[in-house]
Amino acid sequence: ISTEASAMVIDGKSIAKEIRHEITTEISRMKDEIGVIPGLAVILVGDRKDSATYVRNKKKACESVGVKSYEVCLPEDSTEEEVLKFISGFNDDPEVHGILVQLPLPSHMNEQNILNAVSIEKDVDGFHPLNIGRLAMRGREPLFVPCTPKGCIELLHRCDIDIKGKQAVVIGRSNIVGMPAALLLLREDATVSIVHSRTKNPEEITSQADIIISAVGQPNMVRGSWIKPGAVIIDVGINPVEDATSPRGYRLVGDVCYEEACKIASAVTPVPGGVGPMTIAMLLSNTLSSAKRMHNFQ
Ligand SMILES: Nc1nc(=O)c2c([nH]1)NC[C@@H]1CN(c3ccc(C(=O)N[C@@H](CCC(=O)O)C(=O)O)cc3)C=[N+]21
Repeated sequence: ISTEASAMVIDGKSIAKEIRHEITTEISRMKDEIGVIPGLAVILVGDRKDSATYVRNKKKACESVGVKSYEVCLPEDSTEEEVLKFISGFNDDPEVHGILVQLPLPSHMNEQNILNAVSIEKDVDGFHPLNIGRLAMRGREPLFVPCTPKGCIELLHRCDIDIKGKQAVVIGRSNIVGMPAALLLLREDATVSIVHSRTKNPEEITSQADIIISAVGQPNMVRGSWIKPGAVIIDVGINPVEDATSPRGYRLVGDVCYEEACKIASAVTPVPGGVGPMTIAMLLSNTLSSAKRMHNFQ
């Protein structure tokens, strides 16, 4: 019998399933009452294997809740103009309520130009600078919140974990996860620190946190010594590491050393099965809200 404390495992997979169930109900109610079916357009450029997998998962998730998905796959050597042309077509298409351009884009394309072209009313990724700007301002409301950070906060809410007044540390400052995650925690009245690659004493700062959200992409970077006993850990990292015993030849691990975290934290998200499924659930949720907003449906 072990006397070591053991963290609650936050089951993102089952919470995401519950959310998809709620979305399914709402979509069928909308279809029955006003005959509208939410539509999501996904644009994939190039043939990165991980991106293709994510896009396939998104399509499956759309089907499971009744969102109509529109998919465009363009070759790696497409021009920016070609991508912009599809975005403009989807911007004008009344059956499309959400547009997602899968990132990363090929290096010869200007990501900013492309993301700015997505109509803010259809920016279900929440990456448009106007959405991020509103997220950062008190008293303003973005039309959409980026899916991964929104999924992290939703996990905390659905597990009844208080955020208000807590010390939160976000590790990583990317535009798509770290920065918006910090902004969301601030909106939830946490005291927020951001630890990044130039931080002098990351371990010392992180070990004071009641809530840790890690989004850096370094396998097992956050060790047990970085974790305050009883802290809650949301691990956004999805890092492939070689594993000859796994059928694919690799397996996915988070940024946080899971075995060590389980002994010290009070709750921890696994990888896979933690934040990943929530990201897709939030994308569906954003697409539904977009359709509701466009058709004035409560
Ligand atoms: N415009 C854009 N929007 C995104 O939201 C976006 C993107 N680009 N580019 C890539 C990242 C990554 N991402 C994930 C989505 C789902 C899982 C997911 O469902 N993971 C599962 C399974 C992972 C597996 O087994 O392969 C899990 O963690 O349990 C992971 C990662 C969305 N992203």
